[in-house]
Formats: sequence, structure tokens, C-alpha cells
Amino acid sequence: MTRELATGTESFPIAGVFTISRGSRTEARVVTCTVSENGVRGHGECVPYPRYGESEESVISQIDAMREDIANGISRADLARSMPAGAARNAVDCALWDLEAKLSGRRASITACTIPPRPLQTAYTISLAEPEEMAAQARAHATRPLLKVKLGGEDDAARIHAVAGAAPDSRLIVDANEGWTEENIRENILAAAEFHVALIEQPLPAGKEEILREIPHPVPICADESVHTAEGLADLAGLYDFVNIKLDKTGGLTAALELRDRAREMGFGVMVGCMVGTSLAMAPAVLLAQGADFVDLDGPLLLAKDRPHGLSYTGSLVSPPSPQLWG
Ligand SMILES: CC(C)C[C@H](N)C(=O)N[C@H](CCOc1cc(O)cc2c1C(=O)N[C@@H]2C)C(=O)O
Ligand SMILES: [Mg+2]
Repeated sequence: MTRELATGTESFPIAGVFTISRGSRTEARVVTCTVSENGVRGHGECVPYPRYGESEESVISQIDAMREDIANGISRADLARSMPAGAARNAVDCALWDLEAKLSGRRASITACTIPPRPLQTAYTISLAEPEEMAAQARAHATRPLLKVKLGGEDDAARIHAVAGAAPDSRLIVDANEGWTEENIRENILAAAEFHVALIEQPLPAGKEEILREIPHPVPICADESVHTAEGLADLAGLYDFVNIKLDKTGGLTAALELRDRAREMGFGVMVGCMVGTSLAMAPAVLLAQGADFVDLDGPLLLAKDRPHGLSYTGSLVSPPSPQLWG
């Protein structure tokens, strides 16, 4: 067997600006991987994240280093043994899933899901800003059933208050992206509880979260930056109630399915999340998210322009991918 590998970078404009505690973005920069066999092409997309030491260059060179193994038809299981978890492996793993589906004529969902995949309600992300500006964003999206509110500044109790007032019928997730401290976490959790927040995501920096073992969790707490793969799960027991699974952290759908199943066995709730990417990155995650407690796959909703054959979003309801897109 001989397979061919191609990598590339692409940029998709964001509609406006996306801001979290770490900074602002006006474009989604993604790395793509295409694996071809006899003219049949499988596609995968990933988002390199500097927070995890990744850049476009490092991710492309990691993928390129696998060229010979990919040419020789490396399996997804062997890929998981040959590359570290992260964005590079995600792009290759998802390209292999897509290629397998196209070569075999069996949709990826038949392998990845126990029952046919269904449309899912995704969260919609409210960008970090001053409380009044966040309230205005929330008001514009108040009919969405689930909003994810970016926090991590000084006035987070005021932000929660402002958003809850502006979108009284929406359930809220708050995501501090590691922006809270041991000094302000108690008051912020109390504010979240007062306004019936459904989930608090990654309040403290990864590795500095031991205090979560002692403080009350009136609102369940979800690991994001603290959880990458199934191997790290045991360390999170007693600290977190949920895990946010992203393909760019696990290194693809294969390892993400393993993390999801292990997390369930260990009693964690499951959220499936994403980076700022296109429908190509969301498509495998929609399969992973079947049965998840929280779905945060709103990447394409924040883009001014998505790929051809992009996922269909009806309000916040995202449908499984068409075969023209992926899988
Ligand atoms: C499209 C949404 C914003 C995605 C999702 N709802 C979400 O909130 N994800 C964030 C991850 C934020 O993504 C970031 C943060 C950052 O500092 C830099 C980047 C990105 C990204 O996607 N691309 C660049 C590298 C979450 O759950 O924390
Ligand atoms: Mg997060």
C-alpha cells in the first residue's frame, strides 16, 4: 500500500473578535492534513495551541515526520503509539478516520457510535469583555438554550450577574481559562451558584488546583486545560466533577473515545469542546459528543465563513456531518 500525505495551513475570519483570558483572535488559523490512497482523500484539521507548546510550524513538522509511516499505511492504533497526544496527531488521526470511511463505504459513525448520531444542542460562546458588553452579547443570543461565558478578569461576579440578567432563560457555563486565583475562587463560585450556573470550567491554572479538593462545589467543576488523555484522569479524581474532551488535546477521535469511556467509568460528567476551528474539526467531535452532558462545538458559529459542506446549525442545534464534509 502507498499513501500520500499533504499538510497545509488555512485562515478563516472570525465574525468580530473572540477574547478569552489569554488574549484576542480575529481569525481561526488551522492546520490541515490530507492522506490519500488511490486518489481517495481523507481530511483532518487541528488547531495548534501555544498554551500547550504548539505552533503551526511544530505541528506541521510533527506530521511531516510521520510521512513514511503514513505512506506504509500506519493504523490509528499504531499512530497513537508513535505520536504524542496533541493537535498534530489529531489532524492525522481524523484524516485516517475519513479515509477509512471513504475506502470502505462505511460511515465513521458506524465505528464511533453505538446508535445513529443525532443533532445536538451546542453551547454558544460569549467573549470576554466588560460586564455590560457581555450582557449585550448575551441579550443578542438569549434564545439559545446554553451559553458559555468566558471569564478570567477582575469583575467576574459582575459578569455572571450581567449575563444571567440578559439571558434569563439560557443555561450558563462559565469558563475562566485558568484565570481565577485561590483568593477569588470562593466568591466567584458563590456568584456562579447564586445565578444558577450549570458548570464552571477550569477555574484555576492546571497543576495549581489542589484547593478544589477542599472547597465546596455547589456548581460542578469541569477540567479543561488540566485534562488531555485517559492517562491523566486518575489525578483529577476528587478535584473535578466533569472533563472537557477536545480532539486537539487527546490527539484525535481514537484517543478521545477512550478518554470519554474511561471518564464515564470513573464517574466524571462529560463535556465535548473545541478550539476556534471549522466544521472539519467539529465533524468528528459531533460523533464523540453523542450522549455527552454538555456539547461545546460552536467553532463555525463564530466564523464569518466556514468550509463548503459545513455542518448544519439550526439555531444551536448542530447536525452530524455529511459524507461530503467528513467521515
Ligand atoms: C469557538 C469557541 C470559542 C470554542 C469553544 N467554545 C471554546 O470556548 N473553546 C475554548 C478554547 C479557546 O480557544 C483558544 C484560546 C486561545 O487563547 C487561543 C486560541 C484558541 C483557539 O481556538 N485558537 C487559538 C490558538 C475553551 O474551551 O477553553
Ligand atoms: Mg475551556
